[in-house]
Amino acid sequence: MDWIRSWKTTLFSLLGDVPIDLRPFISSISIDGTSATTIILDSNTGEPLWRPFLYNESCPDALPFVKAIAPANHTVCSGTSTLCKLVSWWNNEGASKKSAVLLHQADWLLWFLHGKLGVSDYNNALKVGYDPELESYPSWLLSQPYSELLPSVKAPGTVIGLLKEAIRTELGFPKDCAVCTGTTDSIAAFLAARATEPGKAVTSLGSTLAIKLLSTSRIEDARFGVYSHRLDDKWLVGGASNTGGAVLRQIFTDEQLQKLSEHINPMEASPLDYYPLKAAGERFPVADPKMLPRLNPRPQSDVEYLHGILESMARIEAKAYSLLKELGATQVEEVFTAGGGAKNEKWTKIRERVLGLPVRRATQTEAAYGAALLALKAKQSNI
Ligand SMILES: Nc1ncnc2c1ncn2[C@@H]1O[C@H](COP(=O)(O)OP(=O)(O)O)[C@@H](O)[C@H]1O
Ligand SMILES: O=C(CO)[C@H](O)[C@H](O)COP(=O)(O)O
Repeated sequence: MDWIRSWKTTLFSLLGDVPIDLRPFISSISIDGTSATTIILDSNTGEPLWRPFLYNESCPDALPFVKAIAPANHTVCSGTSTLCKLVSWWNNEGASKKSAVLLHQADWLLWFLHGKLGVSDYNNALKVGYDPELESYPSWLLSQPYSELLPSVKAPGTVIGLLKEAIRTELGFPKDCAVCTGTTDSIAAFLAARATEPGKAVTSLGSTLAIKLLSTSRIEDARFGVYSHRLDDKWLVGGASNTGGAVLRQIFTDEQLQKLSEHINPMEASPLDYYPLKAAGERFPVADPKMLPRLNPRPQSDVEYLHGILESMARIEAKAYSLLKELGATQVEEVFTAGGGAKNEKWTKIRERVLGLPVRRATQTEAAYGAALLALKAKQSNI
């Protein structure tokens, strides 16, 4: 899969999909992307020096080097962290490369629009080691030889510059169309849900199962894949499991999911006990790169099978929320759902029963809506 080409093609086809009559009103653009999806670029040409490292890719070879420099259980002390990807590349390829820069998926796509190479946001930069509380990279990271690759970091929803003139004139966007720093996909989903009080949480049921709980306390423990993103003066505590929709899509089409779900009685507990994963490796609430998928025994009935999978995913979600409480986060009171799984009302009812909490579909379930709110906020604060 040529990810680089597909992401860039998708960006410009989306821009081209904006209705002509709405284009003069596009005053600000931001992008959310999968967290820790990492691209190493030539800082002179902007050309990728290596294939991208995807969000759930693990680089265990780098983990001992990262653990040797970072504080115990720091967010970067996970094989899937951006820092492990950077160190792995540096140890295998990078030492010979002088002019390189690291960007995350959202940063790299935004660069095509504003043209200033090397700018990120403190959500995307968390997993390379940026400290959003200090608003700087820590000294133990800046003292490393590869620190010269680290991007500059701004708050999410900060204007970086105006849309490049050539793109602006071709598309017919306004002269003052701003391009702003973005965020990660599960934070964008949280923003889209407009949950503003501590104790409110958003579970993103997309390809993965990502949890964000608004907390007054910052929690970080790589032993369980738990970290905190900054949201203004509060913290979004959580993590991302490798369970989720990507596992469902391996087994059922969206239409099958919809039809089979109609026959599930959500008030009846499924006796099936799975750990649904696409492949070996789990990030949260168990951080185990060797954890194997468990999706057997498969019953004759696909309705029972799907019920067992959805209930098992709900048990993982419940374990995640109780772990956050054990680690000192604000007690969860209500869960909003974002992502493709939010449309499944039977799953919502299964989750309410297993979590023992009110679970509601967010009014806006698309993460992109949250990115648009960031762009709006940036434009309003820049006037
Ligand atoms: N009715 C449904 N019930 C549960 N999951 C669903 C349903 N329809 C789609 N999905 C899942 O939603 C996922 C897509 O959601 P989406 O938020 O677009 O994911 P992402 O943005 O991570 O790619 C797919 O993996 C699919 O399996
Ligand atoms: O699973 C993912 C992709 O869907 C990402 O890892 C997800 O974005 C979680 O990372 P973060 O908490 O940093 O947003």
